[in-house]
Amino acid sequence: MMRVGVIGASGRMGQAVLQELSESELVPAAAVVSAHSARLGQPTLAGLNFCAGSELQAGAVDALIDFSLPAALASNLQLAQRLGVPIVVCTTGLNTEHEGLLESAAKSIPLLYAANTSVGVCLLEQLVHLTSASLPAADIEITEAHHSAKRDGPSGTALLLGKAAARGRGANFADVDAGVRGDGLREPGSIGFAVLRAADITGEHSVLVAQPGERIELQHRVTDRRIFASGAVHAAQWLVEQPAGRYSMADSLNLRDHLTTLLKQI
Ligand SMILES: NC(=O)C1=CN([C@@H]2O[C@H](COP(=O)(O)OP(=O)(O)OC[C@H]3O[C@@H](n4cnc5c(N)ncnc54)[C@H](OP(=O)(O)O)[C@@H]3O)[C@@H](O)[C@H]2O)C=CC1
Ligand SMILES: O=C(O)C1=N[C@H](C(=O)O)C[C@H](O)C1
Repeated sequence: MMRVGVIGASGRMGQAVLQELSESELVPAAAVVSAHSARLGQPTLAGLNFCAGSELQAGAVDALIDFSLPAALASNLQLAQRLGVPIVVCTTGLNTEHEGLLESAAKSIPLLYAANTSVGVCLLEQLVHLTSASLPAADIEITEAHHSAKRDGPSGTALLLGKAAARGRGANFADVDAGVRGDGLREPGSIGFAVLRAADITGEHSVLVAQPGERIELQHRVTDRRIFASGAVHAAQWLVEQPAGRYSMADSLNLRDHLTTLLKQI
C-alpha cells in the first residue's frame, strides 16, 4: 500500500488530506510541520504524531503532498529529493524564484505543481483558454473569493486562469496582467483581477468574458476542502508511476487528450 507524507499537516488543507488518506486505500505515513511548530510531537487525527521533515528517513514514505507556505518550498523540495520520492506541491503565492526551484527539482524527481487540485478548475482552465481564443476582442476580468485567513492574492487559481486566458490569445501573461484593478481606464487586452476575503469561503473563481451587448461568466465554487484533498491524493497516486519531470493536474487526468477528442465531435 502506498504511504503518503503530508507537509503542512497541521493546517486547514493538511488536515483535510490526512482525513482523505485515512478513508482511502493509501496510508497516511507522516504528518510534517515546521521545525518550530507548536504541534511537534502531538498526535494527529490519522494516528500519527506531527514531526519535522528532518526526522523522516529514506523509505518512510512513497510520496509527499505539500500544502504549506511559500517560505517552506525550498526545504520541502530538498526533503523530497533526499528521500528520493515524488512530490505534489499545492502551495500558492509562489514567485519566479520559487518557479525556478520547482523546475530544478523536477530534473531529479517527479513533481506535480497545482495551484488548484480540483477536477473542476482543471476543466475550467481549458474552457477559459478556449473561450479567450474564440473571442479574441472580448474583455476578460477575473474575480476570486476566499476565507479571511488566506495569505496570498490574487489566488494561485485566479493567476492560472489569467495565464490560460492570455495563452488563448497568444499573449504573454506578464504583458497583459493588470493586477488588482484600482484607478484608471481599462487598457484594451488587459486582464484584471478582483479579490474578496470573507468569513469561511472555501474558494470561488469567476472569469468574465465580455463584449458589447453580451457576456459569458465561467464560474467554479468549492464548498468543501475534501475536493482539493481528493484531487491531491489522486495526483500523488498518478505521480508515483511517472519518471522525473514536471507535471500538472491536466496531465494526471489526461484531460487535454480527452477534450481534443470531444472537440472533434462538435
Ligand atoms: N492547490 C490547491 O488546490 C490548494 C492550495 N491551497 C494552498 O495551500 C497552502 C496551505 O493552505 P492552508 O492549509 O489553508 O494554510 P494553513 O495556514 O492552514 O496551513 C499551512 C500549514 O503549513 C505549516 N507549515 C509552515 N511552515 C512549514 C514548514 N516549513 N514545513 C512544514 N509545514 C509548515 C503550518 O504549520 P506549523 O506552523 O504547525 O508548522 C500550517 O499549519 C496555501 O498556500 C494555500 O493557498 C489551499 C487550498 C487548495
Ligand atoms: O488558500 C486557499 O484556501 C486556496 N488556495 C488556492 C488558490 O490560491 O488558488 C486554491 C483554492 O482556491 C483555495
